Amino acid sequence: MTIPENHRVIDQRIDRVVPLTTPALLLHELPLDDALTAAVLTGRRAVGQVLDRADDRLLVVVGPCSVHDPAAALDYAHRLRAAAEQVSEDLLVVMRVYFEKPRSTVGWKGLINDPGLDGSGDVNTGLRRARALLLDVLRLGLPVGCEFLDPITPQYIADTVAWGAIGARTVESQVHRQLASGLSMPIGMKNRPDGSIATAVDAIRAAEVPHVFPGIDVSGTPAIMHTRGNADGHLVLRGGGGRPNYDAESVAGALDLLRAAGLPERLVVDASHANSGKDHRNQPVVAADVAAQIAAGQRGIVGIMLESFLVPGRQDLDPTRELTYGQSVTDACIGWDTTDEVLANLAAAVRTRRATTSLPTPA
Ligand SMILES: O=C[C@H](O)[C@H](O)COP(=O)(O)O
Ligand SMILES: C=C(OP(=O)(O)O)C(=O)O
Repeated sequence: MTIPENHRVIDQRIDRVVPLTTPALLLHELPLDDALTAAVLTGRRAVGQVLDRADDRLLVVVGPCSVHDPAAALDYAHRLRAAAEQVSEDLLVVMRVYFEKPRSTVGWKGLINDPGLDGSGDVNTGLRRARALLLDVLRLGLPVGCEFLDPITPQYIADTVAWGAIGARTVESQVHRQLASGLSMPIGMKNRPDGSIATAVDAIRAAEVPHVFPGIDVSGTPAIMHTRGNADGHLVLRGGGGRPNYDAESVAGALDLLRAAGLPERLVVDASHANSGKDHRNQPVVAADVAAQIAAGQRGIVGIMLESFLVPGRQDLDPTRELTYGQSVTDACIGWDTTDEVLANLAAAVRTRRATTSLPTPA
């Protein structure tokens, strides 16, 4: 048989092409009903008010580094919901429900990419499980936060999300900055893995303005997206270049950079990643330092991120043994008891700040 000429030049390194469900079909199967729509809008508004300091609470984005077992994540969500209610006067708790993992080299890329945890790459099942869990978490009354990594997946899940992140590895990417400019929720821009904060500041500025780029619409049809720009971009300090950047001096330096760029002086501190040296036992140390800065009156810190799960630490994905229930398969997380303590300490710090300082005019 003769091979058509163009088969020698296209898809030479594509092994297999599998049809992908459309966003519209998934949204039809797992709809965001009126009550959940209202919950997402309330969550986004609440996050926006904390960022603008119209609300003096602290945003706390807390949850597993990645979801690999939706049942364990939902179990965690039940506990978090109860804890969030207890501190709701002082903390706005958003659950980290992360499905897309950007890897430094290679590794498991998250539940959407590989729900079987075995490299089989059943993205259709991954999207369905991810969306089902997002709806379950929303039903419990918790707002949801996640990282947007793939430029196609937001059409499948973004309607459920109150806070989003562009990660350290993609913050310099035009594709992700354009995407952020069109996303409907506030977006945190992380500093680069080498510690560059200026790159994240550039990302906030880039995402603030309208862009035009190729994407897909909700029907899955290729479309030219004309965005309006995202005014709710903000900096996330996650440490980098082998050094943390959560201390008072680093925070002041980052706020100076934001001011110099004409941006609101507000940031979120990620207590994990390079700020913890990826050792979960350091996260409470980071959180205590952040709490002390807040108690001393630092209003530039509007939020904190914690990587937390039911069981402390992490485990390797190992097909030869059963996984420990409720323990991370990516970065090490603090366990539930420590999470509870950290939340109580942060809430106390916010109360101290409230009692000793008055709100500035929102930036
Ligand atoms: O948050 C998770 C990890 O820090 C991120 O995905 C990078 O992980 P890696 O350096 O192990 O690939
Ligand atoms: C990958 C993450 O963080 P970073 O982009 O800061 O490495 C994350 O929060 O899961």
